[in-house]
Amino acid sequence: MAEPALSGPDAGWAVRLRGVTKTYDSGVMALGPLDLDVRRGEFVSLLGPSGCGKSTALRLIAGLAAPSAGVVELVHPDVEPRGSHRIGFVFQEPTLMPWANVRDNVRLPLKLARLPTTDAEARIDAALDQVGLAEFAAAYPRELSGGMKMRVSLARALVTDPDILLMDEPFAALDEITRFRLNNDLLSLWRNLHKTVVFVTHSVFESVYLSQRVIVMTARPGRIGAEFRITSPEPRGEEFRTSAEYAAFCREVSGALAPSYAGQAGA
Ligand SMILES: Nc1ncnc2c1ncn2[C@@H]1O[C@H](COP(=O)(O)OP(=O)(O)OP(=O)(O)O)[C@@H](O)[C@H]1O
Repeated sequence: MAEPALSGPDAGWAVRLRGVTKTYDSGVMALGPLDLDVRRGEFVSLLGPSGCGKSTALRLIAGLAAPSAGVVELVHPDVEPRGSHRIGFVFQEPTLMPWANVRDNVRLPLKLARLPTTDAEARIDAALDQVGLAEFAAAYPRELSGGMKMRVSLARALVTDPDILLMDEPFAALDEITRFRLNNDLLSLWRNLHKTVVFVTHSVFESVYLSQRVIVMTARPGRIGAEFRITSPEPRGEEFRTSAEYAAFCREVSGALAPSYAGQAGA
C-alpha cells in the first residue's frame, strides 16, 4: 500500500518538503531527510512514536523553526512563503489566556497579524459558530470543559481563515467520547471549509478515522516509513468507526507502525 509521492506538474499541493532535516543545537537529529507533498484540501495525518519528530515537522511547515537542510515550500495563491497568518496552528494544550474571555482569546491572531479590524467581530462570530461556541463568547476559560477549551483553540486557529491547518495532537488529553465528538466536528469543518489539514497523532484509530492519507513515521530521526491512503468515502461517522473496513485499515497501519516502536524503551 506504499504510495508514490503526490508531486506533479499540476502543482496541486499546499505543502512540499524536500530533503528536510532538523538537527537541534543539542545535537539531537530529530527529523529526516523528509520528502512530503500535501495536496490542497487534503487531510493528512503524521503518525509515529513519541520523539520521532512529528511536532518538529509541523513547526518547520509553520515556519516556527528553520530546517537544518532541505526546503519547505507552501503554495497557494494567498500564501506567502512566510505568511504565517495564513497558517492556523492548534497545539495539544489549548493555551488560552486565562484573564481573557473566549471572544478575546479568539481575537488574538487577528491582533498579532495586524489584520484589518473592520470585520474582526464578524470573523470572531463566524469562527465561534464554526466550532459550536457562539453562546460562550463571554465565558472565561475557567468556566469551560476541556473539550470546549479545545474548541476555542480551534476557533482561534480558524479566525484568520487559514489555508493550512496544522494540528499537533489536539485531542490527546481529552476523554474518549469528547475526542470522538471533536473528531466528527473537525471532519465536518474540513468538508465545509476545504482546508488543507496536517494532523499529528499517536493514535492509529484517530489517524484512520480522520485522514485521507496516513503517513507512518520511523523512529527518530523521523522519516516516512509507510503511507496509506484511506479510501473510505465521506462523510464518515459512527458507522464507519465500527465497520470492518475501518478495523482492517487500523490493523494495516498498526502493522506498519510496530517497527517504529521496536527498540524504544518500554515498547
Ligand atoms: N527545541 C528543541 N531542542 C532540542 N531538542 C528538541 C527540541 N524540540 C524537540 N527536540 C527533540 O527532538 C526530538 C523530536 O521531538 P518532537 O517533539 O518533534 O517529536 P514528536 O514526535 O512530536 O514527539 P511527541 O509525540 O512526544 O510529542 C525529540 O528527541 C526531542 O527531545
